[in-house]
Amino acid sequence: MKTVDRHLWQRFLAIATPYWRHEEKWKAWSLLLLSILLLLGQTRFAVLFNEQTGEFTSALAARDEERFWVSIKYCLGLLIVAIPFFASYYFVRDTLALHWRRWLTYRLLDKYFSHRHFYELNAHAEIDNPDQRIAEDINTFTQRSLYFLLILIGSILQLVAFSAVLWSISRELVYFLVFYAAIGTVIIIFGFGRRLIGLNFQQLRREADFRFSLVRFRENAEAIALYHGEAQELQQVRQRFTNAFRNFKQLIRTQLFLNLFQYGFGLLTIVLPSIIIAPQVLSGELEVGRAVQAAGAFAAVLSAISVIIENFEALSRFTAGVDRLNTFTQYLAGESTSRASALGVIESVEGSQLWLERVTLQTPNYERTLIKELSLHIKPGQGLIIVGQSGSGKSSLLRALAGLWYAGSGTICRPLPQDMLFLPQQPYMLLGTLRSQLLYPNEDRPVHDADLLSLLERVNLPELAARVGGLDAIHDWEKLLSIGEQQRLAFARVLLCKPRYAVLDEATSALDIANEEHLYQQLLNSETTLISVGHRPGILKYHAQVLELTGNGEWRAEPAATYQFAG
Ligand SMILES: Nc1ncnc2c1ncn2[C@@H]1O[C@H](COP(=O)(O)OP(=O)(O)OP(=O)(O)O)[C@@H](O)[C@H]1O
Repeated sequence: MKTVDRHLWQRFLAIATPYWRHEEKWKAWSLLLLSILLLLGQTRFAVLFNEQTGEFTSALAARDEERFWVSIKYCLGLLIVAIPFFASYYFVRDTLALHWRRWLTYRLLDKYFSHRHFYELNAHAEIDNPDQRIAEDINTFTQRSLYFLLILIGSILQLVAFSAVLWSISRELVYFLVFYAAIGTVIIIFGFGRRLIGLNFQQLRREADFRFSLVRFRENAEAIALYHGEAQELQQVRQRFTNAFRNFKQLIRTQLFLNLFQYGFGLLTIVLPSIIIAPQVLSGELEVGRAVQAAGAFAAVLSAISVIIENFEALSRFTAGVDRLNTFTQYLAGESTSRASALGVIESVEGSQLWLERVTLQTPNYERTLIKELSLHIKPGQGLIIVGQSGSGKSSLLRALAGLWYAGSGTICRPLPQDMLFLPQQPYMLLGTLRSQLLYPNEDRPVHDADLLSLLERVNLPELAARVGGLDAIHDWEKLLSIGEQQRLAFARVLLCKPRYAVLDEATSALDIANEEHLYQQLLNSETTLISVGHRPGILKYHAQVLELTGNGEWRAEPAATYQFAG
């Protein structure tokens, strides 16, 4: 975990600056400028109010009724003009934060969904809960960045405006103030800084882990209910909550000390300016109202120069969020692929046919070699079936063919992605209509309803459309359809897509033999070449070659006609 250090500022800038240089920059800068102008207005009003507070107090002290009412009327007039300035400031600031959030969210989403980052991220344990980073951390980042930037600008304005007032009343107060705030800031940064940022970083992570455990529980509700596993699940969810709870306890304990300091520091200022200025008032050198004005100005200048002290808690939470976002954006920018390229990758070339040349495949963490020096050519019409014991690397080889796994050496030549379609063992059902299930992943392709209905018949689902309410019906398909029905639906995608190569990873495992053979027969009649992983001898005849993996990296290739299934 990174904490506060001299690179923090660089990490912050790396995330923050692109928005201010990109296509939306004019809008962004205009809103920022408007926010600053409104702040300027606010400061001006605050000085005028402070002046009038002194004025009507002096009028009261002098029992001068007319002077009092003139001042009060002036105050009321000021109020009417000032209110819109104060209120619209928040509107403008939050509008800017919202636009910034949208821009940053789209940018990260684009990167997260491209180059299969969403898939590879799973292997990086240090980048936990990307969903939280996109949904929440960006929001906090944009809101808080603006918040801190503007309170900093506001503080500077306040400092300039009220220092002048204070200087004109008492120079001793100004000297004392600078000394007092400097001591306070040093104590806060060095006394609480590291610890609070570390605790906040952990808190974000533990909250996300807790939420994720609940989401997982909901997603796997049926399996858990069948296992009666709720007691164990509950224990896990509670454990994650306990982790968040414990960390939070430490956090609020540290905050207690921080608050003790902050309040001591702040409350002392109620009496300090009066003590310093009292001799001048008592000697008649200053009016009573000027003392009240000085106290107000003192408070304003103090809050301006102790802005870090006052906002330290929020600042430490913000810093923790910057670190989380930074590791994520760095990963998405591709900085983490250096390890893979240093340890060797399988080269990938594009061609019309699929072949492998001396491919050695390792697990993504380079800990195990699954296949050694595999050379194979899968010519059109010459399908391949991959067999071997469980865990021997069959699915891993398919992942390598898809380019998902590339740890190792050698070369794989593969056609363009649109010419290959992969069907995993657990079919993927997207959120949407029955039509979109069939067309996935090319939803925009125009296909007549009649063709889609006949496709359903070909995969032995003739009643499905009528049963679910038509092609445009929307359901939670994973729950509504049996696994076997989902597998048939996924097969329909292959028939519709007509890819050059279809890669099937036990894609018919939930089907009876008759249905399985029927589906394979359909594919055989198309132009598609099959690469299958399967355990049933019945599908051997739909392939020309067999690749047997033995589990220790060795392999054996043989014509299907002569191959004997073990067992
Ligand atoms: N992400 C991963 N990181 C490291 N090792 C992995 C990963 N995924 C799988 N493995 C390991 O790689 C080996 C091969 O897994 P693979 O899924 O390819 O086996 P398989 O032959 O398809 O098995 P099955 O027939 O049971 O589906 C297994 O020992 C597995 O534990």
